[in-house]
Order: sequence, then C-alpha cells, then structure tokens
Amino acid sequence: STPKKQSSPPPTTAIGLPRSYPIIGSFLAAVANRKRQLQWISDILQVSPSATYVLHSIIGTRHVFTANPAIVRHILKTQFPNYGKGDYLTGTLKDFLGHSILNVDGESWKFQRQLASHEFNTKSLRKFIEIVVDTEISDRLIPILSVAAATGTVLDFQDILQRFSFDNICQIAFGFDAAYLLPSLPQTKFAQAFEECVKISSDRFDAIIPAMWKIKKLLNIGSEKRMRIAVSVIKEFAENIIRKKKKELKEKASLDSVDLLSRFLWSGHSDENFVTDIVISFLLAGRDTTSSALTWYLWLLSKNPHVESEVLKEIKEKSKAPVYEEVKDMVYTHASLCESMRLYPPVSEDAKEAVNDDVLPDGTVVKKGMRVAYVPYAMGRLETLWGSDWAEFKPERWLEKEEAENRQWRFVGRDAYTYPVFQAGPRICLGKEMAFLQMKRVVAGVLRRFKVVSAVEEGVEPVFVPQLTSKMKGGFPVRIVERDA
Ligand code: HEM
Repeated sequence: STPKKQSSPPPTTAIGLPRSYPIIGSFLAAVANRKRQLQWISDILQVSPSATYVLHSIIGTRHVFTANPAIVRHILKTQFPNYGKGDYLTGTLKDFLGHSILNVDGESWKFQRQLASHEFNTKSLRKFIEIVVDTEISDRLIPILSVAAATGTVLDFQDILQRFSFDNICQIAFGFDAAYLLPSLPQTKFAQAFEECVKISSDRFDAIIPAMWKIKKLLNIGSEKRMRIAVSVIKEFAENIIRKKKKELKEKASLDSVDLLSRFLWSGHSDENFVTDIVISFLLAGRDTTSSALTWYLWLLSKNPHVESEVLKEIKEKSKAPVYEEVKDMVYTHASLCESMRLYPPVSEDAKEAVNDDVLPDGTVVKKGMRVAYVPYAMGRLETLWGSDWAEFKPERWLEKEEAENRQWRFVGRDAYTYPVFQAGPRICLGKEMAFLQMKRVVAGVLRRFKVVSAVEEGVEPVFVPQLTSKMKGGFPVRIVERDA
C-alpha cells in the first residue's frame, strides 16, 4: 500500500534568501529566526543554488551552510585535514569535553580513535547486545511497560529511552550500572548534572552575542555558575569510578572487563583528567543519539500503521534466531530506522572550521578560520536528493525485493555523503553499528509485546529541538497496550 500523506512532517514554506546589509550582514534576519534557526537555514538551503549558502553576519563574519553531497564529501573526506573541529568549537566545549575524542583533531584524535575502536569490534558488539542491552530490556524496560499497560498510565517515552541509553552507555564506557531506568524514574545527581552540561553547552552556541558566556564564566554567575557546579559533579563522579577501576585492574593479571575505561587504563593511560574526558565524550556520543532516533521512530510508526505491521512481521519471522543474528538480519526495520533519521537526524547540523583558505567544489570561497557546516536535517528534506515525495515516511526507499523466489527485502544503502547522519569519511561515527544493533533490539523487544500508542494530541506535530543532539520538545507522551499473545 502507498503511504499516506498524513504522515508527512509539516511542509517547509518556500522563502527567499535573507536580506544582507553592509557591516551587519544578515544579522537581523538571524536574530529574528534564532528560535527556529535550523528550519530557517534549511529553508534557505532549499532555494540556494548548489544547496549552499554563505551567511554574512556582524562585522564581516561568514559561515557556510551546505546540503550539497559533493561539498560534504569535500570537507569530510577529500580535504579532511583542512576541516577540523577548530578553536571556536573546541573552546566552547572544552569545559565539558576537555581534550577528548569529540573535541580534538590531529594525533590525539587518531590515537583515541584507534584505541576506542577495539570497543566496537564484533566480539564486543555481540557481548554488548547479548548482555548489556538485553538485560536492560528484560529487567528494566519490559517491567515498566507492563505496569504502564496494566494501569493505563501515560509515559514520556523519550524520558524512558534516555534513561535506557544512559544505563547502556555507562556500562560500555565505565562498566558501571547507573540504574537510571527504574520504575520510580529517579533523578540521579550524575545524570542531572550531565543533562545540565549538555543544555548549557548547547546554549553557548546559540547565544546572540557569542562571547557572552565567557563574561558570565569569568564572573561565575547564572548559567555559567551552574555549569561549573555540574562539571565538577561529573568529574568527581568519574574520578571515583576511575580510582576504583584502577585498584581493580592492579589486582588482575589480565583484562577481562570490556568497558572502555578499563581498556584505556590497561593501555597505560593513568592521567585521570584525560581518561575522564574520554569517558564523558562517550557518554555524550552514545546517550542521547539513539534515544532521540528511537523517539522519532516510534512517533512515525504510530502514524504509519502499514510500516508498523511490516516491522512486526519481520520481528515475528526472526524471533527464533539467536539474539545477535536476529538483529543483524532485520532488514526492513533497518531501512525504517534509516528513513526515520533522514527526517529527524539525531545530530541535525555539524560544523567544521577551515585550517587554510580553500575553494569548495561549487566555487564558494572559504577563508582560513571560516566555519563550514553540513546540515543533515536540510539534506533529508531536499527534493533533488530524495524526490518529490521526500516528506513521506517510506522505508521502501531503502529496499529492493530480491530476484530469488522467496523475494526477501534487500537493504540498499545511500552514499554516506548524501546521508551523513552518522557523519562520513575518516571520522564517521564510531558507534554506528552499535547504535543500529541497540535500536533494532529495542524495537524488537518492545514491539513484539506492546503497541506504543501516541498520546500526542490529534493534529499536533511534535516540535524538533536541535541541541547538541536533537529532542522532541516536551517529551513523547504514549500509552502502552499489551498485544494479544
Ligand atoms: C543513532 C545514533 C547515532 C548517531 C546518529 C550518531 C552520529 C554521530 C555523528 C554525526 C558524529 C560526528 C560528530 C562530530 O565529530 O562532529 C558521531 C561521532 C561519534 N560517535 Fe556517534 N552517533 C550515534 C550513536 C553513537 C553511539 C551509540 C556511540 C558509542 C557508544 C557513538 C560514538 C561516537 C564516537 C566515539 C564519535 C567520534 C568519532 C570521531 O570523532 O572519530 N555514536 N556520531
């Protein structure tokens, strides 16, 4: 059956390019649109030649925004060494992320990536999916959903998923059970401090006067005072775990724990600050990304029953297979997750900074120090890339029927530069495969037994909030219904 138009996200209004004036550039338009900056930039990219736009702002600052795959390839791959994190980004995130993988370039990045990549080999992934994810599903998630189904309670599924992935990533990063997904939905000091750091760091980027936070920090007032406190809560927490881990490792002859922290300590990195920063980076990378993806996914499924029934069919077909094989083979589910993240990417915009002057493939001139951002949110909405039905939630875009007589679905991936939801090139997301395994396992574990019914008011579209990782504004209210066995 053909998907119905009702499932579509709201159409973007076609607008012209913003006015630009001498000295202040398009500063006024940027201020007027600052509460909807992502949508504003995406609208502009839709009407820009080569899907690329140079935003002129106050006193001659210029930023390039692009939704053009050839330019994405240029900055993420062909000219990779010329487009790094840069001073602006690293300076803004340093209090939170220090010199860890998400916040450095060059040799230090290479080294951390190399070491961390062991955490993502097949053996570790299998262990992760079979032990960490499945325990969290059966011991924590399912019981909460059963109670909600029995009592008819409305749950905020976004909150549930954030708690779920927080517990998961704490296990991977530290080998520590954060116990954040409990029936009482506890507020833990560590998780709350983490949330505060993410929020304040995001706000630093969004401020109209970019250096304002530095002044507040200097004076130790307002949000910057809260930031300082939250950072120290996180660091203290991490340091305690690190000390315990160090002691444990000293008493052991070999490395049997698989968490990232043990791996770093085992390889001789005993500098607590450095190790703390790395662990925090992983928490950020792994925490809100999969929960964001799954929140929007379940919302789209609730609006598209024909997709949900295809997914359910696949879950039932695969349910006899061992856990790891099951999730690896969920082709339709995989496609539907890709499709959902096309419309609602967990990382909606990502900026690089030019090390040297350069010219982009479309002729746009880039000066040293200029920021060039690719915008997955805008790219997923381009007719030139996805066709005139781009607004429809259609997993079939990613699938082909096999020629063989059983006519199974086969997944057809898109070029990573057209769909840079996980970034692309040498710095492509290290957790991509892990994220898919986790998401598919959650989808299978939940949908097999329950129907997740949106309790969002009829006709209301949830609002996409782009922070460091995107969120559904106000959460995702749902009712849980137990399926007939
Ligand atoms: C749906 C889920 C996810 C999405 C959409 C996603 C997306 C991304 C993106 C866009 C980046 C590039 C950020 C940048 O450098 O500017 C990234 C990097 C990274 N991600 Fe993910 N991610 C996801 C899940 C995960 C998970 C579960 C983990 C780990 C447990 C993870 C670990 C990392 C790491 C370590 C990096 C840094 C890679 C590097 O700089 O070399 N990600 N991810």
